[in-house]
Amino acid sequence: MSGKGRVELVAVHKSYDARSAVSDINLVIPSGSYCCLLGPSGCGKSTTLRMLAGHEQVSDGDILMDNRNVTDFSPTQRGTAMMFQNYALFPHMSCLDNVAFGLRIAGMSKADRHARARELLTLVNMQDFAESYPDQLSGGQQQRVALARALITQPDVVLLDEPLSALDPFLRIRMRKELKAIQKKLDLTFIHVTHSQEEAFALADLAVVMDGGRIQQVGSPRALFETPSTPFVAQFIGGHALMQGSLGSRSAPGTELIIEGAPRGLLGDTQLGPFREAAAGTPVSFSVRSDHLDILPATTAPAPGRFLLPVRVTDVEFQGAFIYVECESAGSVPLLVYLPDRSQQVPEVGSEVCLGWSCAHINLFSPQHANPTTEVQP
Ligand SMILES: Nc1ncnc2c1ncn2[C@@H]1O[C@H](COP(=O)(O)OP(=O)(O)OP(=O)(O)O)[C@@H](O)[C@H]1O
Repeated sequence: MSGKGRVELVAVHKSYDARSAVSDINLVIPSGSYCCLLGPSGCGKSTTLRMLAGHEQVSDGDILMDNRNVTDFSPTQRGTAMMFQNYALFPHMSCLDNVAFGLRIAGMSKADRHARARELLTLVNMQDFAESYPDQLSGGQQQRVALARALITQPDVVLLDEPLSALDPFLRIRMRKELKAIQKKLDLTFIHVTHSQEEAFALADLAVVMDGGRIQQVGSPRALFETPSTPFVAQFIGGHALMQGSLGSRSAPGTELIIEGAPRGLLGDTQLGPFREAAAGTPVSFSVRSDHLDILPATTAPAPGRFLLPVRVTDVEFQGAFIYVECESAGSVPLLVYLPDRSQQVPEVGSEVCLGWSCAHINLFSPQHANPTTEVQP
């Protein structure tokens, strides 16, 4: 482990004129981690990346790198390198000169910088294209050269702004594997901006979901998927059904959860979290993973430890490994169910069925999100 490349943002704020673009960002990115900043268009992820790079001034707060306060440092003083969406290769320079460029600026001799550039072209498997020009390369090849160019100054932190978005879907998947492999091999910190949940899940050790200039949730992709902390996060990462209810009476085995039109179920104290002491009648909102919902006959009898919600099937969509079944409950909230394609029980559109799920699969949102109004518009 190099031990370098720890990044910390402390109460970082950015406004353009009077409009706030990023607010109150507090985040620690451990050295050697692959961090993805994820969120819909305009959520402030590129502004955050540009502030880390030093291409944008911070309005308030501090940026620390390896405990140095770099807030007022120039981009070259920070130990970061940036890789842009369009790769920004110089069209009139060969790949070798493009990669060596950062060392030319630093004043290194031609022989030395070319030797180092060849090493990096080999690292990204582009050694045979040293004399080619950018317009002779495919998108994926240009991206590899851009990565080599970013790495040549031996940064501790590599900043990547939508690096895969210009590639076709097949190449995108291949290149993301290569990015991750190089990041692990060199043990550098990568901070990668994307609006794709799939990309962030595939790459990130640490995923940061942003909305409206603020961090909504930070965690491993698995933690985000298992326990999204807000309705926005659950909707943005997808694959969750969102519901509302209220708490009922409390007894020894647990507290009742009341959902309109459904038999009551019980929640244990661990699941209740901040709602442990809440009074009967308190509204709650929660998510259940779409692949944890079962479609059952309308006549299914209630059983302890399970919720049953009568719904009507409004749409059925074939999606390969999964079939998406959209349902509507009495509260007319659309609920998405993922049925494995091998499932024998694909319902008809218009049929009345029950959704069933285990009480243990309920993920309550924190109290300030009990009445969600968030609509995700990626
Ligand atoms: N130079 C600027 N001047 C004024 N406002 C800006 C500037 N750059 C960004 N903004 C505003 O700041 C907010 C955040 O923008 P930012 O580019 O960081 O979002 P983003 O999440 O990266 O979006 P996208 O995915 O579309 O690139 C937006 O409301 C945007 O209009």
